[in-house]
Amino acid sequence: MISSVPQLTDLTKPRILLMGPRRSGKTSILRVVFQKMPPHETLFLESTHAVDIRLANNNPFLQFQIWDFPGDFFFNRVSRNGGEGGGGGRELGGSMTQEGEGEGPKGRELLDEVGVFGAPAALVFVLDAQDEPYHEALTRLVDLVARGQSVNPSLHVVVFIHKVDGDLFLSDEHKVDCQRDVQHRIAQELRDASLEHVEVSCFLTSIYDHSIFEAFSKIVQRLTHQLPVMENLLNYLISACKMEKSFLFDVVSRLYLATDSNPVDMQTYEMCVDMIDVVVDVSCIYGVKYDAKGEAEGPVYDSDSSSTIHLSNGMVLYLREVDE
Ligand SMILES: Nc1nc2c(ncn2[C@@H]2O[C@H](COP(=O)(O)OP(=O)(O)OP(=O)(O)O)[C@@H](O)[C@H]2O)c(=O)[nH]1
Repeated sequence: MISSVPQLTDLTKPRILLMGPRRSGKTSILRVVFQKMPPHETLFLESTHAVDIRLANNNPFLQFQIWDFPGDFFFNRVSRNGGEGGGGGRELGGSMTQEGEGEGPKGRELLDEVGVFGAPAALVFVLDAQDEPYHEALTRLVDLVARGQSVNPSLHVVVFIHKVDGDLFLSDEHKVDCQRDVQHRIAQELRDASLEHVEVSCFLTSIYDHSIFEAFSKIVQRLTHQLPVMENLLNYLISACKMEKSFLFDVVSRLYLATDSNPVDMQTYEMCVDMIDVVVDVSCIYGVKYDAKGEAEGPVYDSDSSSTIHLSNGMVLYLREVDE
């Protein structure tokens, strides 16, 4: 369930701030992950002209705001007390769209660093891997990190090395080389800006496979206070039930909210997502009803060795037995 957010002042929900150059894929990610848009339909998306804020509210553990920034967003030069702030750059951002309403004067607010970073947040910088050289984009990233850190030292910084698909990225080796190169350059730029203490996580992503869901899952987990407890519970579960791996999924978005401490491999994750799709499809045909939030009515247990348990609030627990 994703809806527009009526005001900027809601500090109770953590924020995921999607930033990065124009056409790098920010809106596509939002649409594919949270609004089930088929990836090829993103080809027809128009550029974002004002900050678009949405609320993801699928279940008690998945509640956050997603801010989609225009590629050429600059912080407003007018500071909170009304004077000239240290923002620099053109005054571009500062308006907020609401679904179906466009930018009405009611939605307008000045967006300075405090307005953007002054709450628990993850900065997700989307870098188009097919758009080398990245120099300009990385300079922009470091500028954002510096601004974010000055307001919110616990800001999570994540870089999506995005669009690693198609003919350009056929081999895994090429992807790994690209990631290594970008990480190296980011570290260098951060050192030059005396920001080497900032931890930046990089993910290779594409909307054409599950990588974007895996990466987004990790971000959501970082913003979830209950994560250590959930991980512990899943650890107990797999050891008590002799399971190989367990995930706690949000059915609607297919993001996993927690997993046990065994390593995650992409194939298992993909298999689980496919299985959820099958279970949802079959359940729809054979009588388990789902409401608009994807919640099953009552718990359902499969007798198969790979079991799926529907919990309340649209989450699914996936269990896989250890092969004897
Ligand atoms: N090959 C490939 N193309 C992608 C991917 N993600 C997005 N795109 C394409 O990139 C183009 C730009 O996507 P948008 O989502 O509009 O980019 P944006 O960053 O929101 O752009 P602005 O609003 O201008 O800042 C579209 O044609 C998408 O189809 C991806 O993972 N792989």
